Amino acid sequence: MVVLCKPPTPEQCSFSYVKNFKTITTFPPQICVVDLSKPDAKTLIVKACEEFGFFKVTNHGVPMDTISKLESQAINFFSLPLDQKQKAGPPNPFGYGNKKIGLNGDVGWVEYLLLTNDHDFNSTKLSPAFGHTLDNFRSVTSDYMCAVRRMGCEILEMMAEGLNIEQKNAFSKLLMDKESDSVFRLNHYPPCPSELLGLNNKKGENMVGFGEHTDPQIISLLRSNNTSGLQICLKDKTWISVPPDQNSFFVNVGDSLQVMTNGRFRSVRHRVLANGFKSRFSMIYFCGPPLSEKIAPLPSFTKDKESLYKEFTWFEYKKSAYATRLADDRLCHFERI
Ligand SMILES: C=C1C[C@]23C[C@@]1(O)CC[C@H]2[C@@]12CC[C@H](O)[C@@](C)(C(=O)O1)[C@H]2[C@@H]3C(=O)O
Ligand SMILES: O=C(O)CCC(=O)C(=O)O
Ligand SMILES: [Fe+2]
Repeated sequence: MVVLCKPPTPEQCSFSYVKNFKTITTFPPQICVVDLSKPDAKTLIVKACEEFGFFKVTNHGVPMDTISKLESQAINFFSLPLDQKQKAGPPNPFGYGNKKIGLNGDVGWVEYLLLTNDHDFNSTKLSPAFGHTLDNFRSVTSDYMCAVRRMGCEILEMMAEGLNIEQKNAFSKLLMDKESDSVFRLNHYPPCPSELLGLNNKKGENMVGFGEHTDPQIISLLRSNNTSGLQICLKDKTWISVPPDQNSFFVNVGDSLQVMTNGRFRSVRHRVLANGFKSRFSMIYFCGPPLSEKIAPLPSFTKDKESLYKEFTWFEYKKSAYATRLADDRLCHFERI
């Protein structure tokens, strides 16, 4: 197939690139795989959250049909002409976004749709883009979110059990709460024109799809198609590529869980590199607590170790996080000195 590409515009030139010499791809991959149906799942989850803040989940219980229906809706949406998609934007934070991520100057080789709650579907923003398919989109999104939230609760309960926390629902209750401030994101990373990728490969650099960051919430539940790009940062600061697996979910520990476990679990730094050939589609459910929820280390984590963090509400953290750039350390403002 011949790909015709235009010269980069000034806007494209301001994309970020990363040096990839520090990236290692190990075989077999170092990623922890947790089969949720196995009795050792709790122990493995705890180990993975301590070491990586990241793991892959199989036997997750989210029906493949539910996933495929949403994926086709996403593909249809992202295939629309740009001006039609832009009617669903700008992301404030709900809505369609293209290249610009957040409000503070981050740019990536990505377009996305952010959904914050059910009311988003009643807004006049989505109907010009989705037209008569909006009801179907709402219904497949809602089925997907329900199934993924259920899996999220199961994982959070296993975490609490694995950590020997008395209250099995210590984490999951935040997600079950009807006020839970969760966010849902559909990302599309189009194939990056060879002109942009090639230029930089010579220098051993890669175009960034979604810049490095940690997720602010409790956990994030990520599913993608079979296109690579996702990388995680290890404790020793090396980056490893996560082999894609469209039949599994990936779980990221977010900043809030790092705080609730008083630093025992680490929120994982991750990023997505652009791909020269294939589109990457990902759907991520960010499990957030209610806005008024006080976030602080749970008592069982402060028996033998002083609290590393000041108490804050999720509203306070979110407000502060949204004023930062993607790569910033957002937790440092809440550390006890
Ligand atoms: C640059 C930003 C985008 C982001 C808000 C922020 O100011 C810093 C955190 C970013 C992040 C990362 C995880 C999720 O994708 C996200 C929706 C979130 O909750 O925090 C994004 C925010 C965004 O894209 O609006
Ligand atoms: O698209 C992906 O695979 C990851 C994106 C991500 O980390 C995010 O949206 O926060
Ligand atoms: Fe993320």
